[in-house]
Amino acid sequence: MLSATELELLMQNVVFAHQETCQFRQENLQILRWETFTPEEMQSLQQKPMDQMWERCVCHITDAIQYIVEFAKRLSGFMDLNPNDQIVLLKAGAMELLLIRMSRAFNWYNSTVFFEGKYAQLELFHSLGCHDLISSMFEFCQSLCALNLSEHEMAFFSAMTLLDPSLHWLQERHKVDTLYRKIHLAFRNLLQRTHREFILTKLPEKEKLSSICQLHLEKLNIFRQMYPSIAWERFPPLYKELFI
Ligand SMILES: CNC(=O)[C@@H]1CCCN1C(=O)c1ccc(Cl)c(COc2cccc3c(C(F)(F)F)cc(C)nc23)c1Cl
Repeated sequence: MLSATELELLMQNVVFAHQETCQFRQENLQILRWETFTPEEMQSLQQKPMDQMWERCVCHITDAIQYIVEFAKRLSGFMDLNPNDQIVLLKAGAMELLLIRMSRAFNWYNSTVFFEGKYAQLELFHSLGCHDLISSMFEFCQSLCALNLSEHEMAFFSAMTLLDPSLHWLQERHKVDTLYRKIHLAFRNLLQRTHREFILTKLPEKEKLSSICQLHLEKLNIFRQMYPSIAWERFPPLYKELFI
């Protein structure tokens, strides 16, 4: 059982871990939210060769994943898990946390997402040749934006998504489960105090997140078959470690 102070300390740990590793500050994303790409800029990005655009995006994603790894490392208890389980959790959770974090940088009003300093429409990513993946990511962001999560709620949702005790291959499942339950308790406590309990039933279910991530892995494999050299030479090592 957790005491009131332990709950408070745990909540602070989760919120600080998120705030210190969220990559883009909320206030900056807000200021820039009406800065969109001009038609000329759109056109030049849409005409980029597929491999160039993929390489650019994978680099941005790899950057973002470094922040997600840092978030995990700061969650109290994560570093006490055995190294195998830490990798298992990050392999399964990195892409999901990317999507959750992407929704913070999504402008639901005009369906644009923060990309290289401005807000981009779906069409900008045309040359990637994976319209279904990108549009399902946009849809996911749209649905998560509708909940209008606070940074505190976003922090808890991210931590709970990462610390998934139901994952296959976990060696010390009970340790992940204990961590998960503590964080879930602290989250419920926060929601009760802020009268936001209803969002627990509205958060996207696990399957939704993992189905998009499955699509991601398929797309990645197609891309690798098309451009085998790039995937190995120029994809950053962390990306290969987690996704290839
Ligand atoms: C707000 N910005 C962001 O969230 C991301 C992470 C931080 C920087 N960033 C972007 O610049 C960004 C924003 C929006 C979009 Cl749609 C993209 C393009 O995303 C992708 C293009 C290609 C493949 C992607 C794949 C695939 F398939 F490789 F696994 C998987 C993910 C998740 N995103 C892909 C990117 Cl890279």
